[in-house]
Amino acid sequence: MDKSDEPEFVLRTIGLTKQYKEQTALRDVDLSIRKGSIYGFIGQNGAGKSTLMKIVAGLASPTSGTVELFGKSGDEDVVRARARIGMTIESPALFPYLTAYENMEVQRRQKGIRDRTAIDRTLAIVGLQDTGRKPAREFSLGMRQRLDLAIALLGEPEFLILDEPTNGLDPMSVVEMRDLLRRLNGESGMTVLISSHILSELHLLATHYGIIHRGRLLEQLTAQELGDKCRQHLHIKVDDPARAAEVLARELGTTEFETAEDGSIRLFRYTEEPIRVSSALAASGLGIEQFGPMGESLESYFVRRIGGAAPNE
Ligand SMILES: Nc1ncnc2c1ncn2[C@@H]1O[C@H](COP(=O)(O)OP(=O)(O)OP(=O)(O)O)[C@@H](O)[C@H]1O
Repeated sequence: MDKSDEPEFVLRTIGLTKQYKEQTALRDVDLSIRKGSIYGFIGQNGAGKSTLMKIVAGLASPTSGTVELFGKSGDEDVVRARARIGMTIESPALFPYLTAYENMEVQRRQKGIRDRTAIDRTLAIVGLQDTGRKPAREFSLGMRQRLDLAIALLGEPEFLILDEPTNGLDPMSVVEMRDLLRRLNGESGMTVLISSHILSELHLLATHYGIIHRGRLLEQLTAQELGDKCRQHLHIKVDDPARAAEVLARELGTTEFETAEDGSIRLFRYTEEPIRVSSALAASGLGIEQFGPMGESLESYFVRRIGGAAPNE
């Protein structure tokens, strides 16, 4: 296929809904994952992340709505397109008495991959090349997660789907997993969909985020947009925003601010010297209606966005 014909999105879901008897796991979800991105899929336990991933992987079928993979949505095309995906959702249980290599060999045969050298190559990518005769049952949790990842990477997928790969890992292993995924994405342009219930765990990794709560996709945003929203600033509301802008530029020598449609100003400088700002505004005769520090942690943004609700369990 000509490069220019390649679709912009690796995955799109349109109006995806999944109803289990009593439980609506997904409600009208329109999600889109751009080629080459690392999409962080954030939601509390039970929010619907695994359900969406299972539907994409063909392990569950939607009640209604469409899945479009690599630009194709016909049933047969989607089945064919799934061969281009690697995933760790409901990943096959590892055989506890087999080594990393032997576990990979089982999967290689199952996937019909001819090239035996793919095993050593893939084990090296995840750093498990030197585990020798050690059976999987003696692996640490981090090693097991990496073996799951190696299995997903067999066959060099273009799109990798990982369901909570850092769940239960210690902070060091989380960092290692992050570096590994960043490398895979950077070196081969592999698109990654990764779920987590901890937003800050995906920070520094994800290029895009989707926030899901009680089956609804509340928001999709880029890492840059999220960073902007959480950026520390002074929130200023005065009776004459245009004149306040002049004061900031003239008296305080800064243009690092934005004026919103409602006239409120986000000033990104002087967050440590608020009194200098309020004094300059007041000295120019401006009436100050609101004034204060703003900006929040990623985690508090997430909690606020989902309305501080309890997990959907
Ligand atoms: N096979 C099933 N039968 C009935 N209900 C289900 C089934 N699978 C999931 N659910 C329900 O659907 C909702 C979404 O579950 P899902 O596993 O997709 O959430 P999640 O965001 O992946 O959470 P977790 O991280 O806990 O797996 C939950 O309320 C769950 O109880």
